[in-house]
Amino acid sequence: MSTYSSQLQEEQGAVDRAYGRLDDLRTQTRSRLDAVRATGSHGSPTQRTERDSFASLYEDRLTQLRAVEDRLVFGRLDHRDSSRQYIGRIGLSNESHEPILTDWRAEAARPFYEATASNHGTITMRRHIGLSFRTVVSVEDEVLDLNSSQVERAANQGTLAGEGALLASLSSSRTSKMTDIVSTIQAEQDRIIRSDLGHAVVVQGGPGTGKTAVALHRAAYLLYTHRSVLERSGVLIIGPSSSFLRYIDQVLPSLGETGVLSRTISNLIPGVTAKATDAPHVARLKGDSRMASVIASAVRTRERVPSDLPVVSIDGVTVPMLKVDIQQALSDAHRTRQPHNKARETFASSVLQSLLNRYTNQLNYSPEPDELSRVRSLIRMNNKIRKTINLAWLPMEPLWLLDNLWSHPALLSRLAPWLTPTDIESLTKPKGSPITTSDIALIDEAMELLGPDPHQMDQQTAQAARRAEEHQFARDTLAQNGIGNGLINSQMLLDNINGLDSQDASERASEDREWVFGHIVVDEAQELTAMDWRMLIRRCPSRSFTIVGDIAQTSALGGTRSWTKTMNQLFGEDGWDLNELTIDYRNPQEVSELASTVARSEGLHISTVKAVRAVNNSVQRIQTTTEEACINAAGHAGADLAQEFIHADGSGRIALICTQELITSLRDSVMAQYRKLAGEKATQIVTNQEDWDKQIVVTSAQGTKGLEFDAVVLVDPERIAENAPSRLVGASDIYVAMTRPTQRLVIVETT
Ligand SMILES: Nc1ncnc2c1ncn2[C@@H]1O[C@H](COP(=O)(O)OP(=O)(O)OP(=O)(O)O)[C@@H](O)[C@H]1O
Repeated sequence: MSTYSSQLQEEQGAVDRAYGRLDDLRTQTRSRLDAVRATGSHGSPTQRTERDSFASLYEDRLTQLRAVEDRLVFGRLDHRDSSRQYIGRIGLSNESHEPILTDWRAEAARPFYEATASNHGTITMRRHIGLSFRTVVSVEDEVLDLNSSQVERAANQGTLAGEGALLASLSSSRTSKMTDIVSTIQAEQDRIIRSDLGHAVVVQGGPGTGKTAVALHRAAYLLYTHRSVLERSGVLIIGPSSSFLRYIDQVLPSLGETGVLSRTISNLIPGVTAKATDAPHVARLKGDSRMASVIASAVRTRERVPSDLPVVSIDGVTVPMLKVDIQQALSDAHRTRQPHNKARETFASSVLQSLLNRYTNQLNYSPEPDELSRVRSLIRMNNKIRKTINLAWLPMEPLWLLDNLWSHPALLSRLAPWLTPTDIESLTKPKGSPITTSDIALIDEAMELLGPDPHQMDQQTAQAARRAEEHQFARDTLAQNGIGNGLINSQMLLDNINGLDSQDASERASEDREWVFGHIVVDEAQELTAMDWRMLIRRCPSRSFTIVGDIAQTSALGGTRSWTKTMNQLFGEDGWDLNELTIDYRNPQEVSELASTVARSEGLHISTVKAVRAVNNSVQRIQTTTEEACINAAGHAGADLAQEFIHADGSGRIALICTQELITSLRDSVMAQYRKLAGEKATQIVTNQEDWDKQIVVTSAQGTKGLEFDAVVLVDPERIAENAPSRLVGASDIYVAMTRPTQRLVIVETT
């Protein structure tokens, strides 16, 4: 009779074969790369270019082969005809092209995630294989065909299990980095991951239901399935904070995908970074969709007929500038439909032409072209005319436009009559104030309407001419030399000339505000305002989005509390799909149930979730009577949890979540208590950690959005609610805070 250990041994053979093949491929690719490099820098320019292209293809392949080392093989599917299929991070076949490993994203791997006892096709059994480095340490079987002999065999071998692999991964200590879930993706998640590229997919789900995990695995799946399109256009990931982006930054590389750009709204525009945040109600006003017309009007106010029009004398001929000249020029410029700074060229030349006509109409002869061109220059250089043209159509920079708007309440009130005097007062700030996160979308709007400033435009024209020349060169080179054999096209050759390879799409996108992405993933999407969405749609006009969030966790006053309302406006009724995730993989059952009860009692419309794990004593409550006692008790509780959950290997994370004004004193309190408990050395280690890597975190509820910890101390929830800008936001903040722990929640209240 086969035993558990013999099963481990059997799988070890399969796993060794896969790693052996991986090693061979690495060696092969490495030596091809060396051979290409060894040919040195001689040969014709085209030969060199072709060689460089091969070199970068081999380098990319090598990077991918190195990235898939951890848990290369994690699953097996047994078919009715007794054949077996191993599932892993990438697809591998042997030298005779027989499959060794199926890429988890391939269609053939789908049953590994989606097959059920009632719908399993030809699959009889699914096996999860656990590895420690390259050694098989566990196997666990789910028999799908209950009539097959597999049930008895698995029972005898001791490999029969339910959700062991999943539960083991969920119970492990948290680190500062999210890990991939590739070996335990669940059926409801898999269906979303594999949905079509062409439309917007919205994923609503309560806390811990795997929305972030699903969004990232979907990005990897789309890159695999639509590589040729997405590698060139790129994928953008939008997250709520830089600490969140750091938290998720290992997931895609571990799936072999590196060319993805991650940004927060604050740093989405190259070269512009928000340095401050606005008060919640100011952020709401700035995020209002009506702000788009305020910005448009702010631009239009600089396209007008000035009250004083000059009369100039050119070569003794009096030439008045008339209202009709400006009106004509305005309509000529508007007709171009170009951005303001670009259309200004048309405006200026139309005015100049009217003045030139007025000049020639007064002559009793027909001037020669030379004279016309001289007079045109005189008109153009005339100071009064130049000033008036500027007054009528001022070239502007977007940052100046916004700064000017916020520092001129009368102008703001004229352009936005819907704002109340109190709104205007709160929006007004002195010239030169720092840019805020909520300014970003408005700056982007202004950039769109203004276009580059005239100086940048000259540079862009020169660049465009150079690019066209290079394209022609690349096409000619390929045609004349008959090189490429279909492996290299003119774009690759051109990228190579410019020192870019196809992996660099994300790098190029990061420097180009007008880059159009093939797909955008938005996490914590409920926080985005109408203006933020405009900014994102502009970057992906094909509207191919993965949008994940939870409308019960919204803390932005201008954020989303109804997907239908927001998404219909963005994508139309038929342009998006709503999917729901319902299983809470993060929180212990007791925590999940308590959080849901509290949220409902505060009036939040929450998604129903079912937590998969029961953890003993996962909720504790401490009552105190004063602020001082509360901080003291929370510090004690935090230190105890740190002692219990933090490990010297850097794993284990705890958070104390409180209102902004308590952060400093609470941090002092927990560190003092921890010093007493764990000693100076252990305290030094946790104090000296980088912000993103801290094992003891003291922060606000909003600072923990999207993150998770082994244990959480929620400090004075009443106060968090009181300090929130609205009752619903207060309830959402508490809901977010309560649902961060994977093991324990301690609530410290003051009564
Ligand atoms: N199928 C799965 N297998 C293993 N772990 C999973 C699975 N799905 C989710 N998880 C884990 O559950 C935790 C919560 O997932 P995730 O952060 O994606 O949830 P979320 O819905 O985005 O939560 P929130 O709304 O609170 O931000 C993570 O640790 C994630 O790795």
